[in-house]
Amino acid sequence: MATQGGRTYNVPSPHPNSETPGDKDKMFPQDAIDALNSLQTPYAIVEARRKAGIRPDAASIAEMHEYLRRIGYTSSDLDRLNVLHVAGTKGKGSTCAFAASILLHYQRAHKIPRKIGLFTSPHLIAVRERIRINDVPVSEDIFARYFFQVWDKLGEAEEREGQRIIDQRLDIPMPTRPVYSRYLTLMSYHLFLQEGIDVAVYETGIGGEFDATNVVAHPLASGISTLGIDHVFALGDTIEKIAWHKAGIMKAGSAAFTIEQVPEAAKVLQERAKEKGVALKVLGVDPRLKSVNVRPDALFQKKNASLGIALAEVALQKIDPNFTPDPSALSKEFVDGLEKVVWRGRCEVKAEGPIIWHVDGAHTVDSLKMATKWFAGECAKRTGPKVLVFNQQGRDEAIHFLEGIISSLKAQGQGTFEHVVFCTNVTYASTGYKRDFVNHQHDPAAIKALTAQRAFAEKWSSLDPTANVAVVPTIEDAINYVRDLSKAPLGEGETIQAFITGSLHLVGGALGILEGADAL
Ligand SMILES: Nc1ncnc2c1ncn2[C@@H]1O[C@H](COP(=O)(O)OP(=O)(O)OP(=O)(O)O)[C@@H](O)[C@H]1O
Ligand SMILES: [Mg+2]
Ligand SMILES: [Mg+2]
Repeated sequence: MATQGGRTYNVPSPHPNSETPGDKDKMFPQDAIDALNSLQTPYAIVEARRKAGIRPDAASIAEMHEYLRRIGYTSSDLDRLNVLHVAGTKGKGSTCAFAASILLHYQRAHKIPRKIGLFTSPHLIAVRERIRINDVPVSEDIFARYFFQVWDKLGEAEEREGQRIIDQRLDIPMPTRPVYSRYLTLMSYHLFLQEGIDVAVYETGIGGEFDATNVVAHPLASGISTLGIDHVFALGDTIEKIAWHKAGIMKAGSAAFTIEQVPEAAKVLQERAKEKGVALKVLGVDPRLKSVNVRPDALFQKKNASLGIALAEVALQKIDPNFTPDPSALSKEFVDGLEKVVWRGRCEVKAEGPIIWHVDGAHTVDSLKMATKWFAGECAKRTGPKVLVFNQQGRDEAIHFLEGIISSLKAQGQGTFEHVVFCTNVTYASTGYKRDFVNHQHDPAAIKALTAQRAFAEKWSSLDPTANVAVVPTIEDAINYVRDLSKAPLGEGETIQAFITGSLHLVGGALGILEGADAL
């Protein structure tokens, strides 16, 4: 048992580093995941904070600096990581993946950079996906080793120094360890520094200004991907307020890039850049992409790729004296990096007998419209009934996502879904969540009662009374529902076009089931 932020919870025993002296190197990977899950803010506290209007602010950054100090580093140590820092509402992960993939292919040809770190969120199949070295998620053992090193350092620091109150407003001591995503960020710094990473590509968690990744004071470059409305509680309810947060990752003395944004967002980014003395460069779609096969072949992805190229170029200019960008053409390493990038759970197509699964983790109004457009394009290649599997847990506004899906499908001349299935993000029918997906942040009663799913179903039926709408408890049930549909006879040459979307948790769980894989 241990306490964290006033809570008592079980750290699965034996906790390798504290309870088995003399056996310090023995790690229990699953214990790390359970201990990490215990750092999730429970639903009741999430709600209490929401009601009290407590959002991430400058104190969150001050706390992060304190945690960093407690594990033995200062912000200037992070300069060694040569960080490329990416914020944005959509396209962050994809942009980071492009930049890291370019660096990886460059490395294969030139042996430089030696080690590329990639920190992204959320995870799709396993939490250790969030921390990669040379494109490979860190192993379970490495994850557990660094996880518990940070765990123990923070525990020891508190024993030595006592608790500190950083957030005066709350008048409660800083928790022994930061919450889930912040803990992973902290741990990534330790892991990357210990592993001697030469370039680290960092995706922000939420926002920018007060995000845990923003203790990096001197990134090589910052990139701001497409801005839109999301996380309104933490960031504000207008595009201007959201842009203000994202602009917080730009740093004086570091390069800064963005792509074309809606005018209100562009204005705020430029104002903030000016305040900081940063020359923010607005990139159009890189003309050198003309002969590059970026997938999906969509404007948004070309914007992400353009940003990724600019970031990778800055990094290579810093670390390889022999590198000079060629403004007229992309080298083979860049083209390979862009074409061979793997970014799972986005616009994936998987054939399974008579079912063609289309999987995309979009979970905002705009990205869902985009993903539906992509799905419609895929449907145009085949005939057969269309089925939607959808969930979005814990966000009331998600009910409005549904209209966008319907209108976007219609706009592409694709009619409507014959079947629509709503499920929770609980992975399995019999055993519940996969360990990497345990989630304490949503209302357990609402999940059990399928409250959100029933509301979605009602809404869908009112928008499209012709659809067969079903509500099922788990992802596995939803997949089996579609598989059962495929047992009914289909027309000549027909397949079922199934579209799984609305949540990365849903999509990650679904991919795990479809591939029969419990690990990466
Ligand atoms: N530039 C973009 N504009 C709009 N939609 C995008 C853009 N880039 C990606 N998307 C859509 O958003 C989904 C998620 O993309 P990605 O993982 O790159 O975004 P992210 O910013 O990391 O999102 P998250 O908030 O989940 O971390 C993709 O599947 C795609 O449908
Ligand atoms: Mg997001
Ligand atoms: Mg992401």
